[in-house]
Amino acid sequence: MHHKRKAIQDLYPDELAHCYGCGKNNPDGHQLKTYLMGDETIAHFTPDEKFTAIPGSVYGGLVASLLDCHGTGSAAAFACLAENIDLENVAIIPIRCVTASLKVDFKVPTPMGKKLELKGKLRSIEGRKILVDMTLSAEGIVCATGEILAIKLKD
Ligand SMILES: CCCCCCCCCCCC(=O)SCCNC(=O)CCNC(=O)[C@H](O)C(C)(C)COP(=O)(O)OP(=O)(O)OC[C@H]1O[C@@H](n2cnc3c(N)ncnc32)[C@H](O)[C@@H]1OP(=O)(O)O
Repeated sequence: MHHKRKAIQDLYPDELAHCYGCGKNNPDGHQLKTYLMGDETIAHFTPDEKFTAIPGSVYGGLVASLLDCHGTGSAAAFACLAENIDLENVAIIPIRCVTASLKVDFKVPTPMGKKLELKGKLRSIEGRKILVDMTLSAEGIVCATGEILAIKLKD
């Protein structure tokens, strides 16, 4: 579906690619990969049993971690879109964002072992502040929603 494009996190420079949630250079991490698709972002992750909360459902900290990294990746992608930076033609993404605030609402238990789908939509960009709304779904059911304030780093 989106195999031709590079993931946003794969456009982070090597020295900034150790994030536990999404760094391509962290072999022990989740290596989440966020893709820009039109004006939305998407990522997938299938948790295994070690991320169990109540048997059969996924630990909320993992849900938050996935939303965190999908959120910062999405924010960087949306900021590039807003500045007409074509992500198809860059080796390193020129805008980087970190999380200032993350809100997670857990709607229903996230089922273990299913392929989870994360989606992101830009709400606003105001100076260095980028707000992104997210959902995390399993089999079409929204299990959690997330709202991130990501801050564009200077330099
Ligand atoms: C390394 C490359 C990685 C690039 C690749 C990274 C990959 C993965 C990242 C994964 C995601 C993470 O887990 S990141 C790790 C978790 N996050 C962190 O450790 C960040 C720790 N916090 C910070 O370093 C700092 O607080 C920053 C950078 C977020 C902001 O500091 P600053 O640069 O001095 O900017 P500051 O003026 O304070 O804030 C800018 C604007 O945002 C507002 N603001 C700031 N925080 C908040 C807040 N919690 N809630 C509401 N609003 C806030 C301010 O009022 C201001 O608004 P106004 O007055 O302008 O209106």
